[in-house]
Amino acid sequence: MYKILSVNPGSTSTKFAVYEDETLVCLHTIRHSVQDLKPFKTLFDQYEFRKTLMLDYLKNDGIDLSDLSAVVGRGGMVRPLESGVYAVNDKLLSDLKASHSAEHASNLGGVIAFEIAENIPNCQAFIADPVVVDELQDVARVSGLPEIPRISMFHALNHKAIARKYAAATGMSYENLKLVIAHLGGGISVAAHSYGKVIDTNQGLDGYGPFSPERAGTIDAGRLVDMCFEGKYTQAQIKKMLVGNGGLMAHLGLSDVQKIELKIKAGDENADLILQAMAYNVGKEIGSMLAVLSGNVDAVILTGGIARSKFVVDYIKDMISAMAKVVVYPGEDEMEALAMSGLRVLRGEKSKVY
Ligand SMILES: Nc1ncnc2c1ncn2[C@@H]1O[C@H](COP(=O)(O)OP(=O)(O)O)[C@@H](O)[C@H]1O
Ligand SMILES: CCCC(=O)OP(=O)(O)O
Repeated sequence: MYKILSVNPGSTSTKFAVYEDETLVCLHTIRHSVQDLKPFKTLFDQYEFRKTLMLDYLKNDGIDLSDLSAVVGRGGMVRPLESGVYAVNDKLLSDLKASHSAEHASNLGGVIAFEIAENIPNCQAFIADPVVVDELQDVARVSGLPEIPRISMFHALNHKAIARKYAAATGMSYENLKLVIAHLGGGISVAAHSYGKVIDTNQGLDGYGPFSPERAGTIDAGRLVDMCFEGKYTQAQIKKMLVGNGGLMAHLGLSDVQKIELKIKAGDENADLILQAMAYNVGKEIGSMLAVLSGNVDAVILTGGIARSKFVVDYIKDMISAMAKVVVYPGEDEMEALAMSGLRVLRGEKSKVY
């Protein structure tokens, strides 16, 4: 029997779980308010806070970590790489610590995994399907400015896990399917999956695509440049407008779709318009990914926390159902996906070298 700890640090939460082989032993989501994280200047200043909280919870649960076989962290903004499970080595560790491609809480995942595993005999540290998994087709990389090519930055871990779950449920292999998958969480990524590869995606962190509960998505580049230089905002303030305070948060002061739905039910017309607009932009992005796949897809899959929202799901279905079958997998499978990735390697699959 293998015991595995999954660690998934997000911008507003730290999620972790312990599995014994395929069996879930415990799962926690600790939410971090803006106030909780305010004392920390940089992402890595949060390291001890998040790790200690997690270890305290596990201690309270009576979980013995001394017999862990693996710790698998969600990572991270490292160099673009192919989908798979990577052993945390010095180079990977150094790129995670340097936030090589961008600052994102998932950079903490691989580092926490490494530092827990190194103190336990025979325990290995991995990351799996990090957010920089890059399988883009060449044509999708070209933007209108050679200096700023399009990049692959999306919720690769959940996309791949849900794609495989759908494949298993339909008796197919992921490598034989064409899918459009929309991950609808605090951040939103919509991607075209062609026979096991993600050949195109929006940039779900601070780039192009639909706005999300806390991210601005595509905005008028010229007006953004003007805003950057008019002297009213610092660089950090503008970045915060794009990630953290953008999207639903900017319009409504809330990123919680459940609370926004309550406002709509109470007659708030502005909240109604803004939530429709988010769903509309997701629908448009799905439409463009359908075009990437020549309209010929097995399914469009909606997943993530917002796939629990009837309001959003119904809106997107109205836009898309005439073009493709729409399937809903509410929530995300990241914790299980991390643990099962580690388990596959412990059972003999080769991990990749970063
Ligand atoms: N039952 C629900 N109905 C509507 N929205 C929901 C529901 N459950 C979660 N959500 C929304 O999902 C979003 C969070 O999604 P999640 O995938 O958990 O995000 P992340 O992991 O990126 O923080 C929040 O806006 C939350 O309000
Ligand atoms: C789109 C890159 C990954 C990401 O932003 O993840 P979260 O939405 O979980 O922060």
